[in-house]
Amino acid sequence: MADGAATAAAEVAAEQRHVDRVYARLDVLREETAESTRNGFALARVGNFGALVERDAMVYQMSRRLRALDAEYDGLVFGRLDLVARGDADTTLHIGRLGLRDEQYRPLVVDWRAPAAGAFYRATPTDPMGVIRRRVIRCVGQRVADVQDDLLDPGAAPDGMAVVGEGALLASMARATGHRMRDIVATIAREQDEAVRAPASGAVLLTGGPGTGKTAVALHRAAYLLYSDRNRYESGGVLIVGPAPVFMRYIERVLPSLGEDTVTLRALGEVLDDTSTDRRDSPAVAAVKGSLRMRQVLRRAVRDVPPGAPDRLRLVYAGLVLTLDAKALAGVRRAAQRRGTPHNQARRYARAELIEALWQQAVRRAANEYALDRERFADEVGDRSEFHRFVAAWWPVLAPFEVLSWLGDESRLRRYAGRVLTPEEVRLVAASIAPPTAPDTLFDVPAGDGPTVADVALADELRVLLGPPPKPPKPEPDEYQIAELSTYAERTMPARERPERPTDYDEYAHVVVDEAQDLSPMQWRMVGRRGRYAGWTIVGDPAQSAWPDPDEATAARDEALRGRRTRSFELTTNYRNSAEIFALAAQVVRAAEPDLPLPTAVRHTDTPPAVHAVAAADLPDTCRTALAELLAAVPGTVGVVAPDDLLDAVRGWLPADERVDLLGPLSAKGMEYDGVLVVEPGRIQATAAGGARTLYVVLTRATQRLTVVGTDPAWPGA
Ligand SMILES: Nc1ncnc2c1ncn2[C@@H]1O[C@H](COP(=O)(O)OP(=O)(O)OP(=O)(O)O)[C@@H](O)[C@H]1O
Repeated sequence: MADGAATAAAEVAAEQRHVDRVYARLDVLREETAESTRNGFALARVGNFGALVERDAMVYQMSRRLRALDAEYDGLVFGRLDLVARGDADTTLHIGRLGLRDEQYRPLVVDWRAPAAGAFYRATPTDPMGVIRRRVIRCVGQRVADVQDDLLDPGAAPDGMAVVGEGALLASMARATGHRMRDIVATIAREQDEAVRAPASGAVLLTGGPGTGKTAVALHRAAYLLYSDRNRYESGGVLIVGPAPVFMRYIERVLPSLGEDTVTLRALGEVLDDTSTDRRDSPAVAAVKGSLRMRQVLRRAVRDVPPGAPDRLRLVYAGLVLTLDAKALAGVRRAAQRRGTPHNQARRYARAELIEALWQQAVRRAANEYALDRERFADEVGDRSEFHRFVAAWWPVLAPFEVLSWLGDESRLRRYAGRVLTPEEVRLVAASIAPPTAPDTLFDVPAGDGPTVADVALADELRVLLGPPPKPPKPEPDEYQIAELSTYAERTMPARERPERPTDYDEYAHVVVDEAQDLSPMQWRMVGRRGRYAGWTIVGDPAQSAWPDPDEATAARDEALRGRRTRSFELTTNYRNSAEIFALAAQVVRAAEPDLPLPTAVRHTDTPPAVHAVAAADLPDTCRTALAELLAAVPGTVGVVAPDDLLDAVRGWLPADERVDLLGPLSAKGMEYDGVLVVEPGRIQATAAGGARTLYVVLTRATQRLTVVGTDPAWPGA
């Protein structure tokens, strides 16, 4: 092309005309939708109940649509396909975040998730799928900033077809990120697209090194599934589980921008309802708490006598003194447990067994002196308030965190552990749990620092072993009153409300697990309970695993999948890091694990990472200067990662800045920043769970600049 710039400008102008039409149409549709909503409200004036229900359904649908149209669609249109002519089908399609049609019902924009958009992601020069030219259109707000073309089928190109720029993918990768992960709908690569659009049933296992787009693909897959079968996924729900709250906050903004907001996002410390924690145990304690051996420990705990329970029952019946001592009570407890009913539902069996034991004693004592009636005995004893009080104290309703707190008592834990845990493990785990205190309510968590992330999976296991607390009896209907729906709002309530999910909801239609390599076996059991009827998307990188026994975790994962068919995908290109940054990370992990397969970073920046070794006394100053340099060098966010035991000190060294996040090594998982400052890498490797692998994760968080500051002059070694 004689004048490339002029061609590009002409193509940009042509796309701008289309984009203008799209936004004009969007305005019309928005107004029409708002009008329909007003009509919906007008329906209510008809006054009968059916009209109200219809009104609510209509208003609900319309407000959803309006919300979709109102969302700030930065770059609503991002692609275009020029296709080989086929019958009278359109030869040009524009691809975007939302599907829109013009007044004649011709497509103005095709939703990226629709089948017709598939070729945008999958076509290659060797398999063009009818695509002659694929164009990526980059918009800033409603303005077309530039276009980038791939000519996939030169033989089919009409004369004069312009081809602008090259490497749309690399161009998009080089741009800076904000605090929120960029969504990548415009540049999803073929290997990623296959995973995004894989069939919904069974399980997709997606692996790949750092920055290969696993999280992005998982989120796009959730958006794709919701689009493909909205009814199923909206009613069942999609659960996305990730590592830490800071990571979940980071991605929770992405789904709405993909056009979806009906997904439940939970960090691992939040999977159990009413619980939210980010506290971590030391690696040694987390390893014990996460292992399947804890199942046995918890089963024994649930069967044990609760702390403070009475060890003797004594009552007088018809002049007979009846006594059950600790040994007899233990026998009664075992008999009540033999049915296998969860503890909180088994109190009636405990009552029955107590009465039976007392009855046997009464019969023996009475001998032949006088006759006793079994039924009367049971009624009379069972009605006594002292008996009620005893049962309530001896077989109390138990809450998961209450039973967990028993493990803070070392002698108890030793009994439960038997041979399952070593004495050292017992000591470690007991020391990590605040000992029992009397809870005020059923779901009170123990005092002290509160539960850790690993405790949440244990509490979930206990929740199942204990069963739900018995329901309070329903109030008797009032004979003199009928329930009256008086206000208008009350009458329309049933139509408006989407039913609340119960706290033990486990019928998600799809479960996505991110950073799956870090789930402990007990965490797999917790997540598995919520996906019994679900399709699964599991993404992770075995090389980033901090879990000491990967085989046990894989077995637990397979159990969670319950024999579902799995499809595996592997991503091999690192889109996040420049080749220079990734080379340093690769060097560190290769030294520890020479055989690990690593992805390829394709983007070169000519800015190698800066590595400073300084005396301990100079560490604060050097960190301050390095941070200031990073903030000046990149437009977006900077992550500072330091060993956990240094975090408080580092916080004191650095000025507060809203562009800066300070985090420990494990919290860095899944995060992404324009610039990253790593403090004391050697200490991170020596102290964090996962060692070299965790340091590898930390060193792969930056898109543009990486600075490493430490006191070991030999780091990173040869
Ligand atoms: N096809 C693509 N085009 C442009 N950018 C992409 C593409 N795929 C991924 N990216 C970008 O690469 C970065 C890394 O993606 P993501 O965080 O999903 O990787 P990951 O595999 O989950 O990484 P990690 O395992 O290190 O957490 C993100 O900024 C994402 O937007």
